[in-house]
Amino acid sequence: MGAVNDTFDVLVIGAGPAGTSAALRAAELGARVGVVEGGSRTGGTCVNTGCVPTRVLAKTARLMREVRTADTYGITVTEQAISWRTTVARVRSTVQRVLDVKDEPDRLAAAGVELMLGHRARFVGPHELELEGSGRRVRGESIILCVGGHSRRLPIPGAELATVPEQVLDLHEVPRRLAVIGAGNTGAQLVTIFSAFGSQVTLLEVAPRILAPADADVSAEVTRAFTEQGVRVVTGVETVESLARTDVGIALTWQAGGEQHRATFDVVVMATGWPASIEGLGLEAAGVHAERGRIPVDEYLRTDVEHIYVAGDADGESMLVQAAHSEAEAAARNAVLGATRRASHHLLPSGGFTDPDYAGVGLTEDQARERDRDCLVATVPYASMERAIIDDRPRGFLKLVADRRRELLLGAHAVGENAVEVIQAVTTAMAAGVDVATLAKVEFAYPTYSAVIGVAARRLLAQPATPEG
Ligand SMILES: Cc1cc2nc3c(=O)[nH]c(=O)nc-3n(C[C@H](O)[C@H](O)[C@H](O)COP(=O)(O)OP(=O)(O)OC[C@H]3O[C@@H](n4cnc5c(N)ncnc54)[C@H](O)[C@@H]3O)c2cc1C
Ligand SMILES: NC(=O)c1ccc[n+]([C@@H]2O[C@H](COP(=O)([O-])OP(=O)(O)OC[C@H]3O[C@@H](n4cnc5c(N)ncnc54)[C@H](O)[C@@H]3O)[C@@H](O)[C@H]2O)c1
Repeated sequence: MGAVNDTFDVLVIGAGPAGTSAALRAAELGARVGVVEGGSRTGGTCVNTGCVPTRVLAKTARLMREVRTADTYGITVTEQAISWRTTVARVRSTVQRVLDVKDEPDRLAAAGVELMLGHRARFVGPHELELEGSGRRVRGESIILCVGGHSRRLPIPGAELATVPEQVLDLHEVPRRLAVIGAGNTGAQLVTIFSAFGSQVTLLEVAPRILAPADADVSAEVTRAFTEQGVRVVTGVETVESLARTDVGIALTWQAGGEQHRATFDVVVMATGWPASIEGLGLEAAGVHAERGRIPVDEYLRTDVEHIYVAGDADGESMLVQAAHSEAEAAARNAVLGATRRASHHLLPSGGFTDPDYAGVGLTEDQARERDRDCLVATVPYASMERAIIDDRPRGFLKLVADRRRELLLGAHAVGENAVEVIQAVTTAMAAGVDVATLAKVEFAYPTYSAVIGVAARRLLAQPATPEG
């Protein structure tokens, strides 16, 4: 065993959104900080294989849709075929441009943080890590695990034949017949992308509905849209049994409604979950326990070993960039100044770029009614909004959920064009403590999608407040 040859106040493992934020914050607080990243570049899942590539593909899907309807505006477009090779090249060049703009290695260096790229870290003791490849040992007085997660193959026969989301860009062509297993945010977005590119898509989900954590009406509306677009949506699947190579493709077998089903596809994508990347991390050498694909933490983001924290996807809480940033901020502060900052996931807006888009913040209607069945709800269809009519995007709605005195906004959920931006605007109002009456008075530029917020707030106000029970 080599000797520990470098010591840091805070050692961060992983340079995705959580790791970079944690390192910069810890350095700002005066700590000597090192970051170990196993990949050859910073950015993590988000920039390299997740949000950024998916968003470029979503834009491509949107362009495809616009091209297909361009003739209704008098524009003749004859060629509607997609060149997958060009699309992939576009995704890769965009990822590079984002990396260039973020310029994280230079920002870390400027903050005095040592970035150790291209080495996976493995615990060899509670404070010590060994860097794969170099054998270098580093020590951290505090350690923040920002190792993120990765896709999961179902433990079934033939699972190796499946494509996982990180491999989608490696496909040789757009599949003619595609099965997507798992209708979370990843699966749903892949459905829209490949459906727009011309694949015949089947979506299989074990939960009773797609996008299960979303508001039930959001899930229903996206399901309707998928079905109208020709996607076969199968929810309540009992089990996916196997994949097998045949002469004509990959035969996929599943159980639903008490019966066995079988269909053949060119590609089967498994988007069935996102466990923490703890393989080979040597958590046992540090005494940190992991369970069910995550590293549990307390309210201060500490593991069961006091000086070891977790931020980002690896703790299995809200797996979003915005959550990674806020957890990183709290973990860095706690690591440097002592554990006083609680992680808060209050007001975490999120959404996905399907067609139509969907988004939400705060309590769903069902969650709000569980707390108080007399909470108030106003839903405004996009079809009643002029901007949506002008753009011929009438599908969708905004739903606002408020307390029974119609003062506090408890949640907001939307489907439709620009849903994520609309929900962001509501989130800003909620964060500022704006009450429903004030929101109802805000002027919205004409014609905008966000004007739906004012209409929904006025509808909430028009309802009689329910007296306290
Ligand atoms: C397809 C897809 C689309 C998404 N789209 C969105 C979106 O639109 N909006 C949104 O908010 N979120 C989105 N997400 C989620 C988002 O990508 C994650 O929440 C975010 O990347 C989490 O950041 P992180 O830093 O915790 O982990 P990651 O980004 O996964 O970074 C972890 C880093 O740790 C490194 N690492 C792991 N183990 C070790 C080790 N032992 N030693 C050294 N380094 C190690 C990895 O190489 C990686 O660089 C998407 C996810 C996917 C899969
Ligand atoms: N736009 C975004 O913000 C965005 C996009 C992608 C991912 N993410 C985040 O990344 C994380 C991972 O997302 P994800 O969608 O990859 O995973 P997920 O865990 O959110 O969803 C996996 C889905 O697969 C289903 N599933 C599991 N086993 C199955 C089986 N045997 N058969 C059929 N269905 C099965 C689950 O019920 C679930 O709906 C999430 O936290 C997500 O919020 C965010």
